[in-house]
Order: sequence, then structure tokens, then C-alpha cells
Amino acid sequence: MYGAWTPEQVRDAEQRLFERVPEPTVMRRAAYAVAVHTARLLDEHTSGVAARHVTLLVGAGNNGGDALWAGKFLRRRGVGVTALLLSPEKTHAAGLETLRRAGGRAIEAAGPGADTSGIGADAADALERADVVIDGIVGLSARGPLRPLAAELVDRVEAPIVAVDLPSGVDPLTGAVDGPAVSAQVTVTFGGRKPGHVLGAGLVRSGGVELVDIGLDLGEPELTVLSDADVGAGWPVPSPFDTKYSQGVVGVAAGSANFPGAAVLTSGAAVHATSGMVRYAGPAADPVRSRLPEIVATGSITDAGRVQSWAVGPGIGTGASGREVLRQVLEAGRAVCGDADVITLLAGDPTLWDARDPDAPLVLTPHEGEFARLAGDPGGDRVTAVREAARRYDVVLLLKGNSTIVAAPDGRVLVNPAGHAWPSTAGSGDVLTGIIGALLASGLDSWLACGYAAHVHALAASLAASGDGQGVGAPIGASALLEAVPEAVRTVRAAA
Ligand SMILES: NC(=O)C1=CN([C@@H]2O[C@H](COP(=O)(O)OP(=O)(O)OC[C@H]3O[C@@H](n4cnc5c(N)ncnc54)[C@H](OP(=O)(O)O)[C@@H]3O)[C@@H](O)[C@H]2O)[C@@H](O)CC1
Ligand SMILES: Nc1ncnc2c1ncn2[C@@H]1O[C@H](COP(=O)(O)OP(=O)(O)O)[C@@H](O)[C@H]1O
Ligand SMILES: [K+]
Repeated sequence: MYGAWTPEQVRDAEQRLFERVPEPTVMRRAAYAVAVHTARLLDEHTSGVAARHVTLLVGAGNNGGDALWAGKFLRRRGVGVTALLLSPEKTHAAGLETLRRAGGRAIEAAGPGADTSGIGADAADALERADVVIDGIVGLSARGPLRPLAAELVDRVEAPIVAVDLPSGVDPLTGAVDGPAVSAQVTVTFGGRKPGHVLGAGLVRSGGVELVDIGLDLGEPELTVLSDADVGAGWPVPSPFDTKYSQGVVGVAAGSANFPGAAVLTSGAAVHATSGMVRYAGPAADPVRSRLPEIVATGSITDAGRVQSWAVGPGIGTGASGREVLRQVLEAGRAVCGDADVITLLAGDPTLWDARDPDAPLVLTPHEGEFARLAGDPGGDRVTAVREAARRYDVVLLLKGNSTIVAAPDGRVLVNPAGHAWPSTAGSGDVLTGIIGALLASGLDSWLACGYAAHVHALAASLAASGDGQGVGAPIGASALLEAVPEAVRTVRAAA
């Protein structure tokens, strides 16, 4: 498990740290780590460190200061260092002096001989000759899109980039990118990850994130990211004294005559995710029986028998029959995972919420379009949007995406950064619904159930796409993802 802390939380911790440790000492510690990771990248790309060339992009604040100090440490290893100063009058003075004393060169990014981009001739040359570039344009204090000169420089870089703290152009709080931004090979960050490293485009732009301990005491994180080991440790498996009933029976109300696949995928995922028993209720009972013989299938919810949770929504339609299915499931007073048409129905008819038993956990799993129907466009700050909607509707809300966000009504937020896009295939959301339904039936806390399910779902997709999680991937369909769920569960349990 790891956390991500907001810039505000980091700044508060920074102030407390500076009462004990002088600021320059902290900066040197941070910069030394940047230099170490830069040397590693140089070695990877050029099979050496000495006599290689590193160009620093130096902005107006301490992020640029870190880059300058890193340049000094690289000089000690014989690296040629050129700093391009974006705001010469605001450059970190001590950093600039230490780099110069160590034999580094510092020039104005917008120096003489500039072409229409505004980049000076020497600066353009330094960018071209760089084996690695260090991005110290902006870090925690970034606001809005990169300014024009910074944007031009970032556009021009061809060498691999080490980002200091955050890739410039990424919003530290939301991970949103609105214009040109650095795509780092490695991001070296200090004290704790920031939301920008795990959310949205920031996840992709950060590359590999290296965390450096600089002695910050950060408190409770804004966001939590689960590891394989966390998920494996909590994943429900049968005890010697369990029966098929005691592990929790999952009910699935999904699919229709037109969409039997949704029924098969949701039910199949419930079968693969946990042991125990799965009941299916709906118009696709025949295809479900023929594909999944272990499922007890009936035509209607009233005939389904007792269950501990319902996975409901995919393929049920938004007409009268879908509406009736939702009403019956909500009235059953069991834990519910509602997806797809359920979200559209709840968004369109607020009276449907009245059928809900307030004591039974309710999870909704919208994709972005469904979320917009329910709670409006999530915009760039998805965490805030999901947290507010979870509170407003008193549900656990899972917003799907490359970074899946799970908010509880009490404000807790989990993020699952997939790190790849293999789940992006039709029907894979149905699989997620089935996995969550199964975890709810086992009695797991519904917020954690969503976090566990999103984690295993993304892992299953990666295992299915790459054969064993290591090889080169190939496109998959949701059926392959479904079949890989047991392997994903084995993988996380082995890590626990
Ligand atoms: N926290 C810690 O414990 C430690 C933190 N450390 C380091 O300090 C960093 C934070 O430093 P910081 O606060 O000086 O600000 P920083 O991010 O360098 O920004 C500088 C200036 O950039 C500008 N600017 C803003 N937006 C912009 C944009 N879109 N495009 C272009 N420019 C933009 C704006 O200046 P303006 O031009 O508006 O005057 C802003 O003031 C942190 O990320 C880490 O690297 C480490 O040393 C170790 C300990
Ligand atoms: N680019 C992506 N990267 C990673 N995961 C993705 C991406 N796009 C979609 N997913 C995941 O795939 C699933 C798609 O669900 P959904 O949109 O409901 O599809 P469907 O309705 O076809 O089943 C979700 O779990 C979502 O998080
Ligand atoms: K940066």
C-alpha cells in the first residue's frame, strides 16, 4: 500500500521539517537522489556516465534549485552539465552558484539567436547534444498549463527525461494535463507521491516514480493505492469450515435476450472471483446455464433464492423491465453493485432511490459517460468529483478509467492506476461488476471490495494480454480477461 499527498499536505510537512533540518540540507538530499537516478539513466542509454552530457531545464523556484544541485553532483562524476535558465532573474541563487563552481555552464533559455520559438541558439544546441535532460521547470507550485517558453523547450526535447518531483505540465493535485507536458522516463519525488503521479495523464507522464525519503512526516494520505500483497492478504478464500453458502452467495441480474453476453461475463466473473455459489436471475438463464454449468439460473429475481449480494445492471436495458429488476434488487436489502443501465436508470428517475434499503451497502461503477449522467461532468479534478458524488448519494462510487477512483461516502479515496490499457475492451466492465458482486457477498467492506476488484481486474487483463505478465502484449477480449481472473488472484495471494 502506498499513499499520495496533496501539495498542501507536503508543504505543511515541509515547514515542520525545516524547523529541525536546514532547508539547504533537505534540498541537497533531494538533489543527490536526482543525480543518482540521472547517472543510472545515462548509463542505461549511453553505457557510461563520465563525459556524457546532461541539460537542465531550470524554472523559477526550488524545483529548478533541485536540478541545479543535481547538476553539481553530476559534475563530480565527470558529466558535462548545461543549465538552461527559464527565468534568469528568479533562478535559485545558491543552486546556480554551486553549479558554476563545479564547472557547470548556465545560459539563458531565451538567449541570443533565438528562432521563432524563442529558444536561443546555444540553448537549442544544448538540448540537441543532451544524453539526458533533467526537468526542473516547475514542481509542487505548478499552476495552469506550461508557459510558452517552457512549452517550446519541452516540445524540443528528444533525450530521455528525469523529472524532478513532478513532470512539468502535469497538475500536481489532479494529474490533468492541459497543453504540452514532460513525458518522463523517471520521476524522482520527495517524501511521498503526489496525486499527479497516480491520476489521469500524470500517471503516464511520470514514467517510473522513484520515491526519496527526505524526512517528511506527512500524516494520512489523500489517496491510497493498494499493492498486490494488500489485495492478496484480504482476498476471501474458503476456510476448512466453510460451505458453499457460508462464503456468501452472489446474485447476478444482468443481460437480456439482446445482450446475453453481459449475463455470461458478469456471472462468470462472480464464479471465478470467489468460491461459494452464484445464482443468476433473468432472461439469459439458458445461455448462462450452457456456458457456466455451476450457476443456479432462474428467470426472475423472485425465484432466485437467497443471496448475500446482487451484481446488477449490465445489459438489463433502461426500459420498464430493467427498471423493475433494479427496484426488486434494491428492495431485497442486500449489498448491491450497480453498473451500466442501473446508473442510467438511477440518474433518470430519482424516485428509484426510494427502493433502497439504507442499511445495505450500495456500490455504483460508472464509466465517465455514466458518471456525467448521474453527477455531471467530472472535469479535470476527478477525485473531488467522485468524492462529492459518493457523499451526496451515500454510495461507494467507482469511476472507471486508466486510473480507477473509488470514493466512500466518508471521504476515503482509493486509486487503482492500471499502468496499461488492456482492460479497455467491450464487456470488461461486466467482468468488474461480477468480481465486486462476489467480494460483497463475502462480506468485505464495499470500498475495499471495489479497490480489490479494480486491482485484480487490471492485473487479469495484463496477464491475459501478455501470457504471463512479462511478454509482449496482444489485444484481448473480455472473455480472456475473465479467464485470467484466477491467475490474477493467485498472483496477488502469492505476494501476500
Ligand atoms: N516539499 C519539499 O519538502 C521539498 C521540495 N523541494 C522542491 O521544491 C519544489 C517546489 O518549489 P517551489 O515552491 O519554489 O515552486 P516550483 O514548483 O519550483 O515552481 C516555481 C515557479 O514556477 C512558476 N510556475 C508556476 N506554474 C508554472 C507553469 N505552468 N509554467 C511555468 N512556470 C510556472 C511559478 O513562478 P512565477 O513565474 O509565477 O513567479 C512558481 O513559483 C518541489 O517541487 C521540489 O522540487 C525539494 O527541494 C526538497 C524539499
Ligand atoms: N484506457 C484504459 N486503461 C485501463 N483500463 C481501462 C481503460 N479504459 C477502460 N478501462 C477499464 O475497462 C473497463 C471498462 O468498463 P466499461 O466502460 O463499463 O465497459 P463495458 O460496458 O463495455 O463493459 C473498466 O474496468 C475500466 O476501468
Ligand atoms: K519538474
